[in-house]
Amino acid sequence: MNRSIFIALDFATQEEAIQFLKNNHLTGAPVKVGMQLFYREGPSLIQTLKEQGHPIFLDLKLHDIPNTVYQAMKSLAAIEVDMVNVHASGGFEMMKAAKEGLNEIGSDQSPVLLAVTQLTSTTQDMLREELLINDSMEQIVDSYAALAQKAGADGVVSSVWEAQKIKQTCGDDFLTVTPGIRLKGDQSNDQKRVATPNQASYSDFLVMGRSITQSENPKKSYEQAIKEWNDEHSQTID
Ligand SMILES: O=C(O)c1cc(=O)[nH]c(=O)n1[C@@H]1O[C@H](COP(=O)(O)O)[C@@H](O)[C@H]1O
Repeated sequence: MNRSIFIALDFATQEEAIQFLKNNHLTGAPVKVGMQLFYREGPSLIQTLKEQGHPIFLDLKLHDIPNTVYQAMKSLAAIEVDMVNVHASGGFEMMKAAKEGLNEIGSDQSPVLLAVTQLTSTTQDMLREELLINDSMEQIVDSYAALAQKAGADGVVSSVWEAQKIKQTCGDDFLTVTPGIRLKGDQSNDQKRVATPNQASYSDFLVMGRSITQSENPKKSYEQAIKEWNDEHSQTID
């Protein structure tokens, strides 16, 4: 899969999601399906999106005991999406079990496994005061990424601000997928570690929801994000 921006389809129903894609001429664009939509519509929605040619990131953020995650990943692998994720805080054995579950269908076809390091809605203060973790955000994200890689994950989800360090630690081939993206001037809402597309030079994939889905002109916002991101990328590799 080429570097691309996944549109977060955070809609209530399949009908709304499909209408959104159709009305805005976004049929075929990479999409992320999260809990809200998948819990309601299930695998049949995935089938519909696949038939329309969309690369799919199924974002269910699994976090449970290793055996449960192993069995759940076997079920998800059968749906044949492109990427799935777990919470890295589930630990090494859980991430390893996730990979084994996905590989049951044959490792060539199995979806990319990502591990969420720290949610982009989490701040340094929350780590210290609520989760009782005193290390810096960058240290935690970096060491969770290294653990995820050791367990067999193909990449991690983090904010843009940790992606460079992840690449240094885990290598260029280890994928960095970054949500918390906003176009200039857009509200950050519940997101805390936010960035614009042109700040995302170390990301392999961006995830963008509301800056596109709530935009007055979603197609234009999507294209603007791609352009800003590509311009930045071409500057860094020149
Ligand atoms: O795994 C994710 O996709 C994810 C991880 C994370 O740390 N932060 C995060 O925002 N996400 C998802 O990315 C999307 C971001 O949506 P917007 O804030 O509307 O752009 C949502 O669907 C979140 O569930």
